[in-house]
Formats: sequence, structure tokens, C-alpha cells
Amino acid sequence: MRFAGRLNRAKSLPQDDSPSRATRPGPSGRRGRHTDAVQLSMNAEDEVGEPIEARLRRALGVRSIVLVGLMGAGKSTVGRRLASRLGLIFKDADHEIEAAAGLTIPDIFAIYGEPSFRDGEERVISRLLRAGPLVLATGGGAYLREATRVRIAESAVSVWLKADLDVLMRRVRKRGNRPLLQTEDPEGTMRDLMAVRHPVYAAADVMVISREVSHDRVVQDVLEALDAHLNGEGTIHVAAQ
Ligand SMILES: Nc1ncnc2c1ncn2[C@@H]1O[C@H](COP(=O)(O)OP(=O)(O)O)[C@@H](O)[C@H]1O
Ligand SMILES: O=C(O)C1=C[C@@H](OP(=O)(O)O)[C@@H](O)[C@H](O)C1
Ligand SMILES: [Mg+2]
Repeated sequence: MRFAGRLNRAKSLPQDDSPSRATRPGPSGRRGRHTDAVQLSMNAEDEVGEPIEARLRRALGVRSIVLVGLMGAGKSTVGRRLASRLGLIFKDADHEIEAAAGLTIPDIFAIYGEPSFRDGEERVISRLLRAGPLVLATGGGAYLREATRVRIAESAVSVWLKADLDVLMRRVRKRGNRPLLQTEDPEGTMRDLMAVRHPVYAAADVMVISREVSHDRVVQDVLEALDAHLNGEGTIHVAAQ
């Protein structure tokens, strides 16, 4: 059995203020038969050396992982790598909408308008979630729909990829394929979207900062935050002697 260090009284562990908000005890939190239990923080592998990917797949069961967050947060690129790590199918809602419509997102917005895009987006996400478990990258506006949030809560674990304004702007400037940012002041538009959307994204199960580090490092952060959320912060309970 390998332990990472800290030895804490169970009752003194923080329950609500972890930066990942991944605080709810998960189904595999085991408690000894004595009431005077202590918790031992564990490494990325548990006592039988089970890799984090296998532990997560088991805890997820049939649930999918759904990535939400603003344009440029990394949902599409991090999501693909996350799925590969977990051996899950990856789907990008925007790509599926484009395939279903036979049009690009900018063309759908230009020809049919945003409300039609949103209706199509809701339908496509509903269909994809029924085909889980998978990793699903949503478009940045999808989680604003209540019906979509309810479906995600029923069949998936949601992850908010959160990034600073300047990080988002550096990333979205690479491609001009986001119709909502075709304004005179894209940064002001993004700031307005942050104000409206962040309180909604905050309903996600887990939040991970999409920092200026490699995609693979963000993937690792997501895996660890999910593990903490689903498996009780990577802790076990053992009976005190
Ligand atoms: N952690 C990261 N490090 C470097 N570049 C990133 C990172 N995350 C995202 N990017 C880049 O930012 C751009 C937008 O990422 P994308 O995954 O399309 O975001 P989203 O789907 O959330 O809009 C892409 O060019 C992507 O490679
Ligand atoms: O934030 C939004 O409303 C949108 C985000 C885009 O996806 P990404 O978040 O993957 O860029 C795409 O769905 C569309 O341009 C609208
Ligand atoms: Mg995307």
C-alpha cells in the first residue's frame, strides 16, 4: 500500500472549499468498522496499484464526461486527449452539428440564425448522451440551455474548463471560426459572455483551470479532479488502532 503523505482526522478534512470543487465523498470511500477513523491521502495509484484511468472508468460506470466552458477553454482539444487516456469514444458537439447540417458553424449562424443553431445543438447533445459513455466536448453556449443541463446531470459528470480572459483571447485569435466573436470588440464580447456564463458553468460537478500549460497537463488535472470527485478525494478510511 502506497500513501502520499498527509494523515488527517476525517472530520478536519475540508468539504466545500477545494479549488476543484470536487469534494463530495465518492462511492468507493471505504470506512473501517471503528468510529475513530482516520483518512490517509493516497497517490494516483491505490493499494493494488490500480491506474487512475481504470479507477475512473469503474467509478463512471455508464456515465459520460461532458466538458463545458467558454470558447477557447480547450474543450475540443483537451476532450479528445482525455477520451484517449480513458479509452472512451470522443465526440465534439460542434462537429456533429456540422455533419448533421452539412454546413459549417459560421454558415449555420449566417443562414439559419443562432436560435436554430441552439435548437439543433440541444437535439444533437441529447442524441450523443444517449450513446454514452463517451467524452463530449460541447460548444460554449450549450450548457446555457436548461434542458441540456438537466440531461447532462442525469447521464454524465460535467467538467467546467475555466480560463482567464487573456488566455481565452490568445487562443481564440488563432481561428476566426466563432461567429459570436465577429464583433468590433471581441475581448469586450468575451468579457460580457464571462459575466453571463460563469455563474451557469459553476453548476458543473467539477471545475478545472485551463492554464497555460500543455494540453496533456490539463488532461492530467481533469483526471485528478474527476478522481477526487468520484472517488472521495483519493482517500481511504482505515480504523485507528
Ligand atoms: N492547454 C493548452 N495549451 C495550449 N493550447 C491550448 C490549450 N488548450 C487549448 N489550446 C488551444 O486553444 C485553441 C482553442 O482550443 P479548443 O480546444 O478548440 O477550445 P474550445 O473547444 O473550448 O473552444 C486551440 O488552438 C487549442 O490547441
Ligand atoms: O460559445 C458559444 O456560444 C459557441 C461556441 C463554439 O464552440 P467552442 O466553445 O468549442 O468554441 C460554437 O458552438 C459556436 O461558435 C457558439
Ligand atoms: Mg470546441
